[in-house]
Amino acid sequence: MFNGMDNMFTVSVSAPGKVILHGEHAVVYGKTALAVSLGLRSSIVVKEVNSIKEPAVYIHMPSVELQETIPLTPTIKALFCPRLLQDISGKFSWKMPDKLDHDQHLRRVEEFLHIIKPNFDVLPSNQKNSLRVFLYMFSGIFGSTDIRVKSLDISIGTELTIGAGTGSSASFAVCLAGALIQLLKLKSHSSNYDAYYDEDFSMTEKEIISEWAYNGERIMHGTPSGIDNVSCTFGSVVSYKKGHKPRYIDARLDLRILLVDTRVQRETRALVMKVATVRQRNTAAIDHIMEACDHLANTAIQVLLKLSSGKCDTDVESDYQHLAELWEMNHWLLGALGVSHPSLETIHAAARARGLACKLTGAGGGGYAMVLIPPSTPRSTVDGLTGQLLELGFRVTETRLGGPGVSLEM
Ligand SMILES: Nc1ncnc2c1ncn2[C@@H]1O[C@H](COP(=O)(O)OP(=O)(O)OP(=O)(O)O)[C@@H](O)[C@H]1O
Ligand SMILES: C[C@@](O)(CCO)CC(=O)[O-]
Repeated sequence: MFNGMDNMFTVSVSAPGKVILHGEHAVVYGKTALAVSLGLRSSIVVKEVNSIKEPAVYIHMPSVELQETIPLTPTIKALFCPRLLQDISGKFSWKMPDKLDHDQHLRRVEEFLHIIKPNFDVLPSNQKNSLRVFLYMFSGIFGSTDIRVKSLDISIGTELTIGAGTGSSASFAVCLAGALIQLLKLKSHSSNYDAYYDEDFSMTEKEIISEWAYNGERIMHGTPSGIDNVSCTFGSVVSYKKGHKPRYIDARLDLRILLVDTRVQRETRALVMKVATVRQRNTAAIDHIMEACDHLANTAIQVLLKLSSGKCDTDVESDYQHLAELWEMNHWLLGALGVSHPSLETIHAAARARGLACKLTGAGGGGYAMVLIPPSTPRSTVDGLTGQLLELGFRVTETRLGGPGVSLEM
């Protein structure tokens, strides 16, 4: 949107969360993991505004209970003109986030936050991370241009549960990078902005958004694999193997699922350790399980590609049956690794009793299960299962897998 009277732009962007379809735990041992975009999304609105006092960025992040006003002039002075990595000569551009001197830029952000917020250290870590990522990206992107920045009002919300393994951090970082880049694009073409207003992100722009989001993930996670930022940027399916770049698979998918939250808290790190301990005593057996998980993930890629090619109903039905088989096998293999949980088994049994496939997703030990709903499933089956799971105290969301990645909202 453009308010011609005041020369003010508004940008709205959304991005999905993600779930792991196959390969959780096995990925730690060098096997293939598949992530798929989730129908639950984060969204951001960035508005240029007239500030009443000094120019500022007004931040509203209700999901982490954060409202903040960041003074603009000191931000520009302290953080703009980010530098390239030491061994590269030239000037940094927002188009090459992988060449930014990440550690140095983050250090400047950290110092600046301590100056404008002397109590920064005592804030909850999710608020600290959200502020770090915002300032890092805002100054990294706008600070490498000579575009005059105005006061901004920024609101970020999400349908995702934060810290539950559904990629809220990547979804947040992708939205932020997408909105800032779109605003930059509009401001740099302000004489001809309507040509750019409703044009969605190009593949090249998505690559850049994903790389900025990866840098954001480094701030929030330390050493992310990169699978989440690629999945939340491009949507659809992403395959990943340790030591390789995540590979986007261009499959047009729309899988219906029930996403079931056990409400059982778990710690990913502890579950990864548990598998490592079992493996120490049973190396060959565990390695065979990991190898089997790898086969399931690779077969799933083929089935998903077949499903996305748009064929007659009988083929679709048999592809769904094949997917269901893969989900079931993967669930039992994860159980054999010792990462299931009584709550996950209750959900699994309820789905099986209605003929539906179910698997835990992510680290296990609680967290989420997913139930696959093929198109031929009667509504009464889905409603019956949902009612039963709700009565048992689980949280149930009917949603979709494989939808679009980062998108402009009109
Ligand atoms: N809507 C949002 N507004 C502001 N910050 C957000 C939002 N969503 C996520 N974040 C940031 O992302 C962090 C959550 O990252 P965390 O890795 O704990 O969870 P996750 O991304 O949901 O899980 P996983 O990475 O295992 O899928 C929060 O602490 C916060 O800093
Ligand atoms: C269990 C695990 O494979 C996925 C957690 O979402 C851990 C990891 O890959 O870091």
